Amino acid sequence: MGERTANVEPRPVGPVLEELAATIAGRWDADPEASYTVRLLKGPEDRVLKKVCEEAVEVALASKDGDHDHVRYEAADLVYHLMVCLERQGVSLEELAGELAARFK
Ligand SMILES: N=c1c2ncn([C@@H]3O[C@H](COP(=O)(O)OP(=O)(O)OP(=O)(O)O)[C@@H](O)[C@H]3O)c2ncn1[C@@H]1O[C@H](COP(=O)(O)O)[C@@H](O)[C@H]1O
Repeated sequence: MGERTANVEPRPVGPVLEELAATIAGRWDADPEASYTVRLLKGPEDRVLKKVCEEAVEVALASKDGDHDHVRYEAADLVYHLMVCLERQGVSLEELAGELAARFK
């Protein structure tokens, strides 16, 4: 997603993830010429599943290199593609949060 930068401004997590989830969910009727997201939503599911796997590997490789900014960049790619996958599967962020919260000890 654009250029990798050395610094990004930290932001509150919840509102950013909620805005991204709403943006992704709002892309179902978008023009496929204009939106990568709608192509992932409506294309073969394997395309987005492959991206999730690829981006997870890229997070792992960047982590092995100890490259902080690269880890952040690839993790953002992974979270975005995972969220497109969740949208396709009908798993909401609230449901995911419930799953995580249920594991709190
Ligand atoms: N967060 C993202 C986002 N993150 C990654 N990507 C795209 O995912 C693709 C990643 O593919 P690659 O890994 O091959 O590309 P790369 O990151 O250049 O390369 P690597 O370094 O990872 O190898 C690129 O086309 C990115 O543009 C994203 N595309 C969209 N979004 C969000 O989704 C919204 C809707 O976007 P549209 O798809 O334009 O509707 C946007 O406003 C953004 O908020």
